[in-house]
Amino acid sequence: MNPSLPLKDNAQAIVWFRHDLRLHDHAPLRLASRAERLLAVYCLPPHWLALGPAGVPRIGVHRLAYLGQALGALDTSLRALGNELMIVLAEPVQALGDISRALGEAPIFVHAHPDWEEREAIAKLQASGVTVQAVHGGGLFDPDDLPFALEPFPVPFTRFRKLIETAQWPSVAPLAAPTALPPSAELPADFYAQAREQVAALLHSHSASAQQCSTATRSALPYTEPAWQGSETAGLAHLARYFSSGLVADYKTTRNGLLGSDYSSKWSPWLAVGSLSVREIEVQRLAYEARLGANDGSYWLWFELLWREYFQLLMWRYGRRCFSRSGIQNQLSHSSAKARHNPAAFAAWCQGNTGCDWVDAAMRELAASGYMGNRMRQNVASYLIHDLALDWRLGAAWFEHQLIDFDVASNQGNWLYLAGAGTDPRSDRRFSPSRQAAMYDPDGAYQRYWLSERHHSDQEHMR
Ligand SMILES: Cc1cc2nc3c(=O)[nH]c(=O)nc-3n(C[C@H](O)[C@H](O)[C@H](O)COP(=O)(O)OP(=O)(O)OC[C@H]3O[C@@H](n4cnc5c(N)ncnc54)[C@H](O)[C@@H]3O)c2cc1C
Repeated sequence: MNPSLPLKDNAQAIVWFRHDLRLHDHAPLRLASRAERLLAVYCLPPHWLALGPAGVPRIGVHRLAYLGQALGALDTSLRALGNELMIVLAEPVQALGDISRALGEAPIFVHAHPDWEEREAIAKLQASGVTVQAVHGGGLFDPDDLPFALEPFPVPFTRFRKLIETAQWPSVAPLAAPTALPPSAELPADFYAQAREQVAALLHSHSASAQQCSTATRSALPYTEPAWQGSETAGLAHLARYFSSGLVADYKTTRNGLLGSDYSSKWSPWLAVGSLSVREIEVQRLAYEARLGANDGSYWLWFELLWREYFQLLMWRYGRRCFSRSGIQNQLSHSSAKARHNPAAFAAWCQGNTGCDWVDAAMRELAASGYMGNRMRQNVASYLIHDLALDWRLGAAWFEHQLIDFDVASNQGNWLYLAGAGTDPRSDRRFSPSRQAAMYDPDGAYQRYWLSERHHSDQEHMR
C-alpha cells in the first residue's frame, strides 16, 4: 500500500469502488479514511447497457441482478459504519471529475485494474487535473513486485507457475475491514439526482425479474437464494463453509463436474464483483492446510487461483491486444483465419439451438442461470471456434453479457487461449463433443437436466 498522497487538514476524499465491492482488504478505503469526510462512489457506465458486438448489452439480466445485490450489501455495510454508497448511472470519467471538483478538488482513491478501459479512465481523469491514486489489490501479488519482470512476460502458464513456486513467492496479506469510517462528504441534494434515480430503478427492476426467474434456482450457483447472493457477508460465509467441509480434499477429482453446487468452489462470482478478496481466500486456504495438512484438492485450488493471476498479468502486459482478433500473438491463428460471419449460427449457439445436445444443454444453463462450469465453458467455446467457425470475440462478448462471474481478464484470457490467439503452447485445440460428453456426462444426466423441455416437446411431437 502506497500512502504517498498527503491529505490536507479537514480534507475530503473519494473512494471509487469498481470491481472491489467489499470492506475487507480494501487499501483505497483505508487510505481515504484518513480524511475528515469520505465519499464512497460507484458509477455504472451507461455504455454497458448499450448493444455490444454480440447484439446484446454488455451487462445482462443475471449480471445486473448479482451486481445489484453486491452494491446493496456494500451500501448497508457502509451505513453501519456511518457512511453510505453513492451509486450513479454515469460515465466514470465525467462523474468522478465533477464530484472531485464539487468537493474542492478532493483526491480519488481506487484499486488498479488491468482492463484497458479501466486504466484509460484513470489516465483521463489525471490528464484533466484530478488527483487519482490507484493501488493494487485485485490479485494475489502486486504486479510491480514480482520475482521476475513482466517484460518479457513468461508466456506459458507452466513456466509462470514454476517461477512463483520456486521462488516460494508469498501472496500479499489482506487488510482487515475498517471498524469506523469518517462521515460521508456532502454534495448538493440535486447533484446527479437523475443518475442516482435511474440506477436505483434499473437495479430494482433487475433484482425483481431475477427473483421471478425460477430457472436461476435450478442452477449450480443459485444466486437468488440468500446464501449465494453477491454480498460480502454471503461470500465470507461461503468461504468459511467451504473450508470447513470435505469438499476441498475432493476438489481435484470433482472439479470437472456438471450438476449441483459442490463440484467446484463457486468463488468466482464473489471474486468478479470483488465482494471477496482473492488474498483473503489464499489466507484461508493456507489456514486450512496448516490445520488439516495439504492435499491434492487444496493444492489444485491454488493452481486454479494462479490461472486467474496469470490472466490478470497477461492483461496488464498486453492490454488492448487481448481484444484483437489476432490476440497477443499478433498473427491470425488457423481457427481465427477460417472464422466467417454467420449470424444464424451465432444466434443458434447463444440460444442453445445448435442441434448438438452437449453444447445446447450448457448454453441453456448459461442463459437460465448466468453460470456454467469450467468444463462446459471450454466445450462451448471450442464448438463456437472450431465447429461453427465463428469469431471467438463474439463468444467472449456473449459470456460478458451472461456470466455473473464475468471477469474481463479471465474471460479474455481463456477465449484467447482456446482460439489459439493467446498462450496455449498446443495452439488451436478442438474438444470433440461426443468424446467429451461420453467422458463427463456418461449417463446423459446433465443434458437431460437442461434439455428437459426439448426432450419433452420432441416426445409430444412424436405422438
Ligand atoms: C471460455 C472461458 C471463459 C471464462 N470466463 C471466465 C470469467 O469471465 N470469469 C471467471 O472468473 N472465470 C472465467 N473462466 C474460468 C473458469 O471457468 C471459472 O473461473 C470457473 O468455472 C468458476 O467456477 P468456480 O469458482 O467454481 O471455479 P473453481 O474450479 O473452484 O476454481 C477456483 C477459482 O480459480 C479461478 N479459476 C479456475 N479456473 C480458471 C481459469 N481457467 N481461468 C481463470 N481463473 C480460473 C477462479 O477464480 C475460480 O473461482 C472462463 C473459462 C473459459 C474456458
